[in-house]
Amino acid sequence: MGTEDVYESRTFAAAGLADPGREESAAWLHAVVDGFYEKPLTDAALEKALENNAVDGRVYTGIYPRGPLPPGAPGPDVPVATFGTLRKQLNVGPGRSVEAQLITAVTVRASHRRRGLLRRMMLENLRRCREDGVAVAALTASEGTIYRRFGFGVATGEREVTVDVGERFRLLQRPEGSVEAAVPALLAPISREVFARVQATTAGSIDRQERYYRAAAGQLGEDGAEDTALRAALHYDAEGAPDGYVTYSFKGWGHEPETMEVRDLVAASPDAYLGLWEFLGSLDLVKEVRWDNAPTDDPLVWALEDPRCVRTRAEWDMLWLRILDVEAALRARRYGADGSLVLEVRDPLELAAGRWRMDVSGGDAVVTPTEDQADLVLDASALASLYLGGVSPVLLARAGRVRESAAGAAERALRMFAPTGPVHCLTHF
Ligand SMILES: CC(=O)SCCNC(=O)CCNC(=O)[C@H](O)C(C)(C)COP(=O)(O)OP(=O)(O)OC[C@H]1O[C@@H](n2cnc3c(N)ncnc32)[C@H](O)[C@@H]1OP(=O)(O)O
Repeated sequence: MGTEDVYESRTFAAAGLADPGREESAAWLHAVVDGFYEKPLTDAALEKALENNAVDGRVYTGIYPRGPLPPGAPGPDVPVATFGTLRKQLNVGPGRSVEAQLITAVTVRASHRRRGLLRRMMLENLRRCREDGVAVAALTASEGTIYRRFGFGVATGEREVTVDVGERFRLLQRPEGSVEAAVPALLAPISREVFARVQATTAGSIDRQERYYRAAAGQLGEDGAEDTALRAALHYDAEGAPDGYVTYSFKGWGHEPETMEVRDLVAASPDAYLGLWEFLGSLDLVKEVRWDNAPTDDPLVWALEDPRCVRTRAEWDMLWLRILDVEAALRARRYGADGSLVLEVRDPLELAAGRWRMDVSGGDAVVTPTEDQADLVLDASALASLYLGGVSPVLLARAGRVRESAAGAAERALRMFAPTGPVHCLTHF
């Protein structure tokens, strides 16, 4: 018996606080929290989630049991599986972006797992996106083992770092501009403007959801309360215009060593990035600064007199991409070197499968289906990994993820796909 006979799938727009579908959306959000084993949402947290998700235009899919329920089970209005989506712009290189389907809040109730519900929701959703002309889907993964089978590949990474801000912390050069402590409640418009500049210039960046701006303004503390522990600082360029901000909080006097935790650090220029770090490094009484979303290629390490001040506690995959339309996705970005390449893409889901010829001239690609001999053979997941230039095709070839059919093709791809700037995503969803 297929899952269709046992479960009904419903897809609806996220309802806001005052919208008629509020109860259905609330039940869906409670199911998400349950799927991640978190404590139930308080009324205040639920209200904020309803409000923020409606503003973002999220779409919810819930899977509901058909037929009678056993005694003691959650009611028929509580979904056994959830799958949330929203559409945002994904930067694919300075000045270039594509609309991406962001997939989030994927859960299946513990007692209904491994019956194919994730597969059903994922396949339905990816196929619908392909029909809608969306070229790329994206997600961040709770586990590294789930999504490759659906053609997703790791495109960006991030690091958890601890920075020793004691006496050893000295920058080799003073960055331009200045830093001033800021009032979080006044950050709302500035944080949007600063992020918009980062979004326009950083490959892998995803336009942010509403909750980021509210969090920067101190409106999203634990359980939906005001975030009174939040502090902020702004960086101003040489003309006095804000071009970066950091929000942070103190871990408390009982925590040793004394530590400041960065919540969000968004910098629209290298000076803003280093200037904000210089400020964090200057905080009296603080021994360490921690940040969970540091880039994998971090200029701070190279800007410090002692690079060993920066310790990587963990390094993770961050953004996973899924190419749904090979021609549209490859055409959307610019390339670092001209040349031609024939890619044979294998895809069990048949969304990206085929042989594609890329002819790059002046940085722009013409992409056409072809019968020509392939230069590189790879699966949809590997294609997604090399797409933004954050992962080297030569490295993927060494890992057995890309097969060279023509000698030197991986190096040619490396030159063509090489990014011109950082590849980093500061937006979790
Ligand atoms: C984008 C995000 O939201 S990431 C968050 C993902 N959610 C979580 O981690 C919450 C806790 N986990 C869950 O809710 C569920 O276990 C899910 C959503 C991960 C999987 O849902 P299920 O309905 O059990 O998956 P489904 O039965 O469709 O499995 C599809 C395939 O994935 C595999 N799979 C599913 N979950 C996992 C896992 N955690 N690790 C490895 N493989 C997995 C299955 O074995 C199956 O493999 P197959 O293709 O060889 O048949």
